[in-house]
Amino acid sequence: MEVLKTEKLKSYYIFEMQEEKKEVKAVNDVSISIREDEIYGIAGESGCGKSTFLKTICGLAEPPLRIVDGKIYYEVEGKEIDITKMSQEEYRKLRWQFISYIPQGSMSALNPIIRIKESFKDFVTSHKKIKDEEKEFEEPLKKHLTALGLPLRVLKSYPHQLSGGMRQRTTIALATILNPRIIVADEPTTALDVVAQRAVIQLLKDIQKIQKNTIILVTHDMAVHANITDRMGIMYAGMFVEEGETDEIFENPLHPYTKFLIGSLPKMGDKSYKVSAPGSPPSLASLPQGCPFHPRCPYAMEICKKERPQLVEISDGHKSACFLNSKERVEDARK
Ligand SMILES: Nc1ncnc2c1ncn2[C@@H]1O[C@H](COP(=O)(O)OP(=O)(O)OP(=O)(O)O)[C@@H](O)[C@H]1O
Repeated sequence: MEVLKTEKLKSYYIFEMQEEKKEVKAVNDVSISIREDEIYGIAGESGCGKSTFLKTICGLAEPPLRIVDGKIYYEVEGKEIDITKMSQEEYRKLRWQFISYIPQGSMSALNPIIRIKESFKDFVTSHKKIKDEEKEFEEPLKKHLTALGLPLRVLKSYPHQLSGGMRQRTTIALATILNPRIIVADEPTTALDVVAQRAVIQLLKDIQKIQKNTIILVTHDMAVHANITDRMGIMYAGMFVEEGETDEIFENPLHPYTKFLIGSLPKMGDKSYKVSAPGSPPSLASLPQGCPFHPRCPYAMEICKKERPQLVEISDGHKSACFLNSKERVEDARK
């Protein structure tokens, strides 16, 4: 079952520069569905709109960022609710039970002058009325931390007394204490060493297993996607250019951009030279006509310079936005 869905979503940064109106098309016509009980990954180079997409679906678009078109549906008690039509007050009530956002650099978000337990208390009491502190706060908190393998001593610590990895795991525990249906995490492993990265990934996996919620995970690290996500979407220049089961995307990438992302991953024993996509991504304030990847694509055809390919299903649940990937061509290539 779908838990969140976007339809033709466009969200742009709109501002004036030197008396000229600028539009940065950071999310440009995105229609995707996220399912219950899955880990959905979003990958793509820096600046392709991943964080903006997350902010938009979490109802956090604030000027200069504006939703200029499209819909965002949450599935609440069997009904699809378009949050772009909700008042701020209605949305605020729904949000924390439904979706929890762990922004980039969140490990520095814990209040530095209070102990961790106080941060948990502030967070829980601002979203829930508590009468019996022991039963409704202390006990569930200890249970939550223990289930996630975090030592209870963190509660007595100040943020600066914890390592970066432990701080990040604590932030994730905080963001998930109210058991939201969707957890949205933006680059949660960046700036951590490999051991701490692994612990954070394991924590996300554990939470998903225990709480059975949906996780939407943004990272440019393809190895993390291979390790943890069930399905994934590849973003390029504000668009989703490929989507499918993670195993299928790694085994059989369709879009030339995805092939570059996967091809640049090191493999054990492989000493061959890794080729990354030539050139750099376009400015989202002045996108090229046609497919935004065509200036960097070694297979670009005439049509790619004129028309923008749509994200269409090529094989079971595997979608691509590329004129090379028409169903017939892919089937021929597989023969
Ligand atoms: N406040 C802002 N005003 C104008 N443009 C912005 C603003 N914030 C981001 N952008 C632009 O929007 C585009 C998408 O940025 P976004 O942060 O969503 O990309 P990203 O894929 O998450 O990159 P990263 O991995 O580096 O965070 C970029 O071109 C960025 O420069």
